[in-house]
Amino acid sequence: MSTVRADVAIIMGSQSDWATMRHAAETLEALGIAHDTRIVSAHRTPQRLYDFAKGAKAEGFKIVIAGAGGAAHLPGMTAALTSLPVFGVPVESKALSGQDSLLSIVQMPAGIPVGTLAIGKSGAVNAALLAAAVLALGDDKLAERLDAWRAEQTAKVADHPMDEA
Ligand SMILES: Nc1c(C(=O)O)ncn1[C@@H]1O[C@H](COP(=O)(O)O)[C@@H](O)[C@H]1O
Repeated sequence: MSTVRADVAIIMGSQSDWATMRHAAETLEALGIAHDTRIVSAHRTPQRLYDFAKGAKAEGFKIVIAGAGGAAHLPGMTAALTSLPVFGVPVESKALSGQDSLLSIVQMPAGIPVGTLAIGKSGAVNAALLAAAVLALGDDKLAERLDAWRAEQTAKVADHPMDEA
């Protein structure tokens, strides 16, 4: 656990999710947003989930990014236990290519919102960008960094395709 105060908590159901969720961490890193990464599972470590979600606000987190695969209850259960914004990333599962993850994260009952992103790496990157956009509402310097990140992305898109080596 980090001792530095972090705005964003990135939690994931298993070590195996890190290959996906590290893209969220790297994107936050690129934007200079302090974050913490933890393995928390509604299924395998329910007490850890309860303690994390109940204490997340007091720890100073402003946003939670939760990635899980398969029967992905982690984002929804986290949202049930905290009123912080929760962004859910469906991790691509082997058996069903992440469709199970997506549907189990996105279909929340009215009253407990989870902002659900795309399956896999795109979702992890976009969860971080969405977190950045929310935090930038109250942080002009971050808003500038986010604009610069977007401009850099735009500048990297070629006008014409070329043959790949
Ligand atoms: N969906 C959940 C939850 C949860 O939702 O609490 N905890 C673990 N898992 C998922 O199980 C998948 C397989 O995990 P293992 O690779 O450890 O067997 C992972 O994608 C994880 O997110």
